[in-house]
Amino acid sequence: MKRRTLRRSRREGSKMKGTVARQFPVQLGQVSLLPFQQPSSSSNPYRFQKLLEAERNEEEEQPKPSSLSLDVDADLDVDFSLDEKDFILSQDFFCTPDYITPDGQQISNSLDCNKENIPCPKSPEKLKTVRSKRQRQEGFLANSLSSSMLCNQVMDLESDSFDQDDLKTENPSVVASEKKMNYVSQSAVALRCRVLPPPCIRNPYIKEVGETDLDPLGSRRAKSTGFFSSVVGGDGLSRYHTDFHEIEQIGYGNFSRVFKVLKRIDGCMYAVKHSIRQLHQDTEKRQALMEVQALAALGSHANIVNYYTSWFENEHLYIQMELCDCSLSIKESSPFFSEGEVLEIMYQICTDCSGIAVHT
Ligand SMILES: Nc1ncnc2c1ncn2[C@@H]1O[C@H](COP(=O)(O)OP(=O)(O)OP(=O)(O)O)[C@@H](O)[C@H]1O
Repeated sequence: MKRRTLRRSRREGSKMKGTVARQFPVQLGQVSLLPFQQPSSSSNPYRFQKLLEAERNEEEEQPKPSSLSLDVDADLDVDFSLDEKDFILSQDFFCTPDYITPDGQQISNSLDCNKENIPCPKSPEKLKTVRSKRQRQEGFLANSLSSSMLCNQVMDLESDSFDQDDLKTENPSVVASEKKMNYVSQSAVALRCRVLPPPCIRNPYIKEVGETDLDPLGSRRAKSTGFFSSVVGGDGLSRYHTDFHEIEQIGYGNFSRVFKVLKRIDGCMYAVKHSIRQLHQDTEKRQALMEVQALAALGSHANIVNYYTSWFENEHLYIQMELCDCSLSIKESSPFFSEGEVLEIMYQICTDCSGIAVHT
């Protein structure tokens, strides 16, 4: 009986071993091979301590995230059955996805976002906003500096006490900032050229004008500015066609033509004489201006054509004068003069000469 019971017990034991062996391959698909290679349950705590020691040694050598060590310690405190503990611990040790902490998941997600080129809306924008704010502040400072500089220079222009050389010598800080922003200085120069009045031309027929009354800004005017540049209309508009309506040509000379015109603003008729060809050289302009200066110096006289104004336009000299009813060159009645007409003409010429002598 004892032998039979022993045989039965051996047969049951072999049956049990067979069932355990059947169960392990199923579990191998889920856990590691560690518990299967040493099936003795009595040896598991010893192996687990070895694994813990090895794990601690690795932690001391290479410190790992606190979340991983906490998870391992937490597993040690839990009182599992030996078989379940083997499976769970082995899974805890070698199945890394269970140890990914939420922080780690965020990092991995962010890395994946970077890999997929998905824009992260917050942190890059903060960096950009800080930089852009700095740039805006710098730009604002630069603009404010430029505007303040421009205002200062405009004030200097208004006070009529500036010169580019004077600015450089009087205020070095302004000079330094001016070198950094050349466009400001250029705009100031352009503004200065616009604000400065045109030069005063000496009239050789008038002696009463002194040097200071002639051109008080002559010493402060830029040397690059031409003598006639401010006189020449440079705005692209025709003063002649803007202010006058041309009616007809009433005479011509060797170098000029005379037109009967209607001035738009006052509705009166005038004679405008302008040069035929363009006067490019200053000497040509000076020579043409002699007629204007003579007319201006004579002033108003009964037998002298009144002079009103003159200007340069597109390198042509324009002279606005009184419109005469008739002239010696245009005699419609008869090509010949009677004795009375000749005496009248001689009388007027003598009177004109006496008037000219008085003014000169
Ligand atoms: N103010 C005026 N009113 C009417 N006609 C004028 C006037 N000025 C000139 N003329 C006419 O135009 C003609 C030429 O004018 P003007 O005598 O001034 O030219 P010029 O001096 O001979 O020429 P240039 O100046 O080129 O030598 C005159 O003969 C006259 O008929």
